[in-house]
Amino acid sequence: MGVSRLFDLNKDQNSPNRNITPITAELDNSDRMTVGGCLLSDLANQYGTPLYVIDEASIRSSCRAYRKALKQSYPGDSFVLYASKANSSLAIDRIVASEGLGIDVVSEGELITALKSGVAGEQIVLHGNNKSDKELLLAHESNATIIIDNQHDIQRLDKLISHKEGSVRLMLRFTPGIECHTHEYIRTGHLDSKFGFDPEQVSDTFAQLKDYKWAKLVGLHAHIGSQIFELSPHMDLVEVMADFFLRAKDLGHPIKDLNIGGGLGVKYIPSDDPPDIYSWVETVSNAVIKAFDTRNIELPRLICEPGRSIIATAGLTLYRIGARKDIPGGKTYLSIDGGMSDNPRPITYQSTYTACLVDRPLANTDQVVTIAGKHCESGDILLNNIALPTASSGDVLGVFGTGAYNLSMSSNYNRIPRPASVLVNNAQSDLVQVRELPEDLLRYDRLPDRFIAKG
Ligand SMILES: Cc1ncc(COP(=O)(O)O)c(C=O)c1O
Ligand SMILES: N[C@@H](CCCC[NH3+])C(=O)O
Repeated sequence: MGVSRLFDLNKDQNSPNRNITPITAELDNSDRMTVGGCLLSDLANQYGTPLYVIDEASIRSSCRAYRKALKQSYPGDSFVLYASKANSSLAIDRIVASEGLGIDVVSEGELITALKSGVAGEQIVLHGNNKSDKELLLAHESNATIIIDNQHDIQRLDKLISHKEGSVRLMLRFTPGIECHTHEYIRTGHLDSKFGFDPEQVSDTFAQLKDYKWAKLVGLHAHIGSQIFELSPHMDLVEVMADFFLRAKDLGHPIKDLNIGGGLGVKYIPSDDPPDIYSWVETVSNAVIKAFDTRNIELPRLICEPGRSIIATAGLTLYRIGARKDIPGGKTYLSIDGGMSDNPRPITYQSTYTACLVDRPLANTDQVVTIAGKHCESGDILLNNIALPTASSGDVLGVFGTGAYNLSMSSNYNRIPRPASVLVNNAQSDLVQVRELPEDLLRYDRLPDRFIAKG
């Protein structure tokens, strides 16, 4: 039927979002696949499956691409924040921070992780459309910037910190009314989105913020969505943002930061063709330069918040193939030892992936199979109708592009423990998240005393 196309693809070392596999993916002398110098089937044997594998070099390469591209194409100050919702852990926050990125967090958990990984509060921004008092206070105490999303944020902050010394740096998030081609669940720029102030409320909010001595408005924020392949929506976004930036200045806020969010897409399957990081950055930089020149305003500090394009293609998941079902005249199912609990994206967004048998990635593909998860849901299908070499129970399947929004969106559905996560680099592997055990799940259960027989 053919040969796996994974290795036919030109690897773009500078922009990992354009590769399906991590940039260090290679074949050993026996044509088995390695990543970060580690043989994938050895990792499966050593750490068990399912296993998230993350390639450190790919993450670093994406971080460097964003920073280098901004240096090349934008004459003003700039800053890159890693959207840690994509994959938040001590090790990953530490890696991206060591590359000079800040961290975007949306919860107490992500905030604590960033702080504990050693990131300075000044390098963190807190998002959220319903922040708790605890989140707001912790962000304030750690000197993070808070993105105000609605009036609730302003009222809570006034209550919590107006009696304290000093001020808090704020960016105001608004919905820019820009649509983009991506799944409706991950579009955020349209006017009826739950995120941010409506454009009609922005000017009044600028005026209102002048009344609070604790409020220091430093910038504007908008984010239009995720897994975007077009460049024009971000160009349109910059125009809308520049108008509001000017308005804020006219109303007496000396703001400097223009945070255009994240959203650059990645390649999950061979037909995906996202722009590379350099083109994306150059396009938004030129749009900002033009928009600010036209309005005769000093260039802002340009901030972007990529998540997926930093880490999706740095990751893959290893599974072991188990049961096989051949339906006479119909599909062949191969079942794996994970599924929608470790990767909920196919069932949530009908997302597509590429996979191969990691010890035979170049073998002739002679069957079309559907890869089924082990959960009690018919929709728990990770890949539909993919060509593979004949596979046997015990073979290790690698599913690529799972570095973003997999572990971070995982669940314990069917009381299935979360997989371990291992970081690979220069032929070394390090466990960065320990595999959960069924007993771990019981830790949170309580049997009411009255259920326990007395005497
Ligand atoms: C506010 C905000 N910033 C940044 C991101 C990161 O987006 P992406 O992973 O598409 O780069 C998201 C997620 O879509 C987001 O909601
Ligand atoms: N969770 C989404 C991305 C949404 C990002 C958050 N605004 C995905 O897996 O594609």
